[in-house]
Parts: sequence; structure tokens; C-alpha cells
Amino acid sequence: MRCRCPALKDLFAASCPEVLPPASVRTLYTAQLMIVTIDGVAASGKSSVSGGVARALGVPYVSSGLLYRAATLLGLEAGLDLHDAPALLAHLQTHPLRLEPLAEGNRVWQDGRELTDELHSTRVDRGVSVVAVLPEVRAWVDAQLRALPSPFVAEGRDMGTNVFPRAGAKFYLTASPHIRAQRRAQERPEDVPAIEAALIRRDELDRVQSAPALDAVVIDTGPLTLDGVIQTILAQLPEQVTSA
Ligand SMILES: Nc1ncnc2c1ncn2[C@@H]1O[C@H](COP(=O)(O)OP(=O)(O)OP(=O)(O)O)[C@@H](O)[C@H]1O
Ligand SMILES: Nc1ccn([C@@H]2O[C@H](COP(=O)(O)O)[C@@H](O)[C@H]2O)c(=O)n1
Repeated sequence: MRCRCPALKDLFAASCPEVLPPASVRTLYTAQLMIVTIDGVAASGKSSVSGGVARALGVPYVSSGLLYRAATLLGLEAGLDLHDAPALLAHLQTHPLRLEPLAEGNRVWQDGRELTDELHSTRVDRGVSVVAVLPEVRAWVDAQLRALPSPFVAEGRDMGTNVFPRAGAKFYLTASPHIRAQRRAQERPEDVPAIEAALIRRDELDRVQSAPALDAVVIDTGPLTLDGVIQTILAQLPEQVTSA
């Protein structure tokens, strides 16, 4: 439910001054100001860049995509219909996932089992966009992200638009499908044309939640090195983020 107060209409009712005392609302605003969001299309460099920015700032980064991927993996392993939101959510509640947002790379755990290495498989790539459009799953991911203590760098598709609309700095990464596929081919067994076709399909399926925030700085990573993208972002961070 959206807040009815005009000044807070982009925040959720849980942070509305009709519900919370003003000091708590101020705390929520301040906490978001120390978050950097890095959104973008598939394989545009979000997690590599977020890791580099986070390490430079000495803060963790948070990969929202890994939570969608982990939900997908658990659904596939349990033989669930990935369109069936109630069944998926019930499964996630009985098999709770834990995101460990380390600066050197995020890890995902389910009880004592680490799922991280299985989350970038081709079968998860194929199923994840189906799971990610389910509003119930999106609310489940968003709640976990909003519960994390700032400062941190958050990467995904809707970090700057929906999850942290008051973030202190917002970036959006793009690159042509061909360049992204060439980069990804270094990490996957498939050839460039197959990867490119899959990326274009995933971009299309993710289109709704992937629109850049109006106040995001859009960076075409195509002509830049990884370090070039990281330095471009670090050079544009406001003081409240760099001194957090
Ligand atoms: N500017 C760059 N120059 C060269 N290679 C890059 C650049 N940015 C990212 N890469 C490489 O591209 C690949 C994809 O990057 P990364 O996994 O960070 O993207 P992503 O947006 O997080 O992907 P996904 O959306 O699938 O999670 C990695 O091999 C990474 O090292
Ligand atoms: N904020 C987000 C993040 C991710 N998704 C969905 O998860 C998929 C995997 O994400 P990657 O960042 O690892 O590519 C992605 O294709 C989306 O379907 C999302 O919807 N919102």
C-alpha cells in the first residue's frame, strides 16, 4: 500500500508519519541516503562494478538478483510450477534463504547449504524472469533488502526506482547485447550468439522492472573497462555516501 502523504508518496505506508513517529521517518530517510544503487540490464556489469565500488567505499554490496535466482533454483529443485506464487512462497517460508552481502562477493545459504555456485546456471537464467514477475516474490525480496542496515551498494533492476527511491546516488548500466554476450562468453560454455539471444530474451522479460530511475546516471559500459566504470561512479558520489 502506498503512503497517502504527498511528501512521502514514493515510500511505503510502513514509513508514513501517520504510522511512525517523525524521528523514525527521519531515520529511514537518512538510512537510504547512504545507499548507492546500481541497476542495469542483464550482464551489464552490475555485480562486478558494485563489488568494486563497495570495496573502494569499505561497505558491503547487495545483489538482489541472487535472491531471485535462489528462489528460482529452490522452485526448480522442488519441481514446482514457477508461475505458482503461493506454492513458491510456501516453499521459501519452509526453506528460508539467507543472503550474505560481502564486499568480495555475495553468498546465498539455505540452512547449512551454500547455493551461490549454482545460481548462475543456464537453467536458472532461463527460469528466473518468470519468478521475478510474481508480485509476491518481489515483495519477499524487497522486504529482505529493506531490512539490511545501510550503508551499502545495492544492485539489480529496481533498486533506484522501487526498493530505495531515496538512495543517495543512483546509476544505471547498459551495453549492447553483443558486447555483453562477448563478456559473458568468458564465463559460460555457450557460444556468443546463443548467449546474446538469451540476454535479449531476458532483457525483454525483465523490461517492466528494469526502467532506469529518472534521477539515475546512465553509463554505457561498452567502451569502458571494468575499472573505468568503477572510477566513473566513484567520481560522482556525494559526500554523505563517501563519508558514511
Ligand atoms: N566494463 C567492463 N569491461 C569488461 N568486462 C566487463 C565490464 N563490466 C563487466 N565485465 C565482465 O562482464 C561479465 C558480466 O559482468 P557481471 O556478472 O558483473 O554482470 P551483471 O550485470 O551482474 O550480470 P547478471 O545480470 O547476469 O547478474 C563479467 O565477466 C565481468 O567481468
Ligand atoms: N532487482 C531485480 C534483480 C533481479 N531481477 C530478476 O532476477 C534475474 C537475475 O538477476 P541478475 O541481476 O543476476 O541478472 C533478472 O533477470 C530479473 O529477472 C529482478 O527482477 N529485479
